[in-house]
Amino acid sequence: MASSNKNLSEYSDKNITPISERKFAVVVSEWNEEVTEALYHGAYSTLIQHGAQKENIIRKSVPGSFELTLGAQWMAAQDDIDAVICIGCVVQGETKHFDFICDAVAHGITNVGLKFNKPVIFGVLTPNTQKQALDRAGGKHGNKGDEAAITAIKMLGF
Ligand SMILES: Nc1c(NC[C@H](O)[C@H](O)[C@H](O)CO)[nH]c(=O)[nH]c1=O
Ligand SMILES: CC(=O)[C@@H](O)COP(=O)(O)O
Repeated sequence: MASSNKNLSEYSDKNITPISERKFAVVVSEWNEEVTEALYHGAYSTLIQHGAQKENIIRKSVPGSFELTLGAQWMAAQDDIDAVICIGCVVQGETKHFDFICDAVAHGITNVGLKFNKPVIFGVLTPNTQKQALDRAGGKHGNKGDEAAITAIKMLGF
């Protein structure tokens, strides 16, 4: 279902598990900082809202979304981290660079989760325009950071 038909901040409360003792890493890309900061705050506030402790939310920054995979791996390798949330925004430009980054990050993040057998969440926007990104970072389509946090929580209740 396209985001235009589903608000990213709306979700069912099924499989919401207690997370007060859980530890989360949130890896945030610095590219498109206005968007990624909004996504981070959505994810952070959603984790807190559902009972996470501030000291159990570990934020790490990486230069761009392409580096999210390695950042996620470094955090997932830590035994005390229960889930990793990757936050990024890759905006279509004039060249095929967009395609390569998006493909690499999607596959890379997937593989980290499989390698370390823990939730590693793809909280990466891949819009065509800056407006589409802002619409999904707290705008009319909600906040993908909220969605990423809830996804991590639900996976921990699997
Ligand atoms: N154009 C965007 C990038 N590009 C940078 C790459 O992610 C990477 O840091 C670089 O290729 C060096 O490895 N990154 C984004 O997150 N968003 C973009 O729109
Ligand atoms: C996704 C990107 O790296 C992109 O923003 C770079 O822009 P361009 O393809 O015009 O070089």
